[in-house]
Amino acid sequence: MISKQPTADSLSDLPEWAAFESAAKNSPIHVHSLRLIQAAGIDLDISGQGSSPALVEATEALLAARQFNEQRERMLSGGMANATEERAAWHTALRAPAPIDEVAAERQRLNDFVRLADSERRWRNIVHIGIGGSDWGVRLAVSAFGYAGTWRQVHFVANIDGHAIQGGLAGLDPHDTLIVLASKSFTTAETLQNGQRALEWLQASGVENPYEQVVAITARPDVAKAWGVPDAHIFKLWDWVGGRFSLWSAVSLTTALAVSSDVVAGMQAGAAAMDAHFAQAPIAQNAPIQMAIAGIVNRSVLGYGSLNIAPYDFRLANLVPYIQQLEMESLGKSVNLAGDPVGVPTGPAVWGMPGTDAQHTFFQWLHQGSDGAPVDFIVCEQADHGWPGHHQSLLANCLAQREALLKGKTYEQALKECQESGMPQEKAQWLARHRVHAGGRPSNLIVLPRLSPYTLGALLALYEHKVFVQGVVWGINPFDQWGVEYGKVLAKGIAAELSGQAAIDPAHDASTAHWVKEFGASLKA
Ligand SMILES: O=P(O)(O)OC[C@H]1O[C@](O)(CO)[C@@H](O)[C@@H]1O
Repeated sequence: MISKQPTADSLSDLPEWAAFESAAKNSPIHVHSLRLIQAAGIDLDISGQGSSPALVEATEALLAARQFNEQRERMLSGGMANATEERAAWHTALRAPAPIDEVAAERQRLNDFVRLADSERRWRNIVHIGIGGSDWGVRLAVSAFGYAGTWRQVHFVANIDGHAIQGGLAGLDPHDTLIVLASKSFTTAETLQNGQRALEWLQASGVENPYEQVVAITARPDVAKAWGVPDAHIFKLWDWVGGRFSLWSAVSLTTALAVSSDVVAGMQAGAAAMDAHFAQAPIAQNAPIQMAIAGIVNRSVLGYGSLNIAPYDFRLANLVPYIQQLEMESLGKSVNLAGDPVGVPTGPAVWGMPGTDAQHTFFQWLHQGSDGAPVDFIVCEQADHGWPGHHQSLLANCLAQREALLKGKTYEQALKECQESGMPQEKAQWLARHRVHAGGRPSNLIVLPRLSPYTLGALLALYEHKVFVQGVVWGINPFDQWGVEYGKVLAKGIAAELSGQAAIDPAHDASTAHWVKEFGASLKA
């Protein structure tokens, strides 16, 4: 284990940052050269990002100044990568081909549970209750591989809004329903309240032993047990697994029940292959590093405030919120490890939608809006349906949108188009100005040969490691989330005020105080 703490200097104070910034400003996108990186079966095309020999050199110097190798080694070997919470961030251990004993034992227990349930054809319905990292990854895997239906019906319930659990339980046969409670902390209000409703639903429907129909996945088995979950139904994860990385733990029980343990194993294998690539590939050929560096150039040097995720694959719709949590919960921070301002803009807002829907929703803004945003296009070379024409159109749209963003359209081109359509010269000159497209908007193209558990696992690990590299360069801890914790504490206080258990805090701002009174009264009415 490496104990030395990383450098605490603000990024903007480093001479290596000044050199990087200047190189990045002078690194155009070269539309005539192809820059391709292969990693764990995935092609990453970074031709749509600026490049230059000076930027390559400055990147190496910057990573060295940030003790990148040491920090990567610390994270991958289970050292204390999460300093503000004093723990490791060792999600890579969960997908290691030869895992440590306790991980292997828990995997075995999970597989046995699934095998038994499958052989008995039990649990036709699964209600997966969890939120954030205890939800998005599983939703993504189930929708990616169960998009055409599964013999088990899976309902996801995350939101504390009572309509969510109401909808999640509606129409299910309580005698053949398994409730999966996924919560690392087993203190999350959403999950505990929804879990309680599910338990009451089982009790009210007269099932013989409601607790036998509940499974918990948590780092606090003691709390789950006190809640009533039987020992044999508690699967463990560890303190050293961050919530947003817990997809790789027993949280994937629902994935295994819905789309098979093979999917879980395949995803783990793909992620492990990306881990090996990240650990070994040289900087210039290292996919997560190159994606991270392009992201830092776009955010901290070129000033793009957001990053658009455009999966050209209907099955990957849930990739957008998954990456949103991963990037924004990890990098939505402004101080470095020493507690000082980073000095440059950090993590962008992440948003998106699958193409081609996205083209009819917000791509106009990406093409001609005043701000624009870098785009990650993600597409599979082969489809798994039987209509090649659909796939041809999907691929064409993906490439066309990207090329338009990259190359743009000059006034001269637009004018020629207008003239050729036969309109009067004056109108052509006017309309051409509306048709100009600046181009030069950065993008990545990530190509999966096809959507398999292996390639999806590799894709998720690619983003995880990219986020880690950005945390290292910006000097921030990507593994904590103190802002979210603050909101949770305030919500607890306000809930007590609304119920009348606590007096209204005079320190509230006027608006909050008004609405606490108003809502408190209407809740009592
Ligand atoms: O798994 P838990 O402990 O219920 O937490 C759920 C989620 O809440 C957060 O703490 C904050 O959103 C996430 O990091 C986590 O994935």
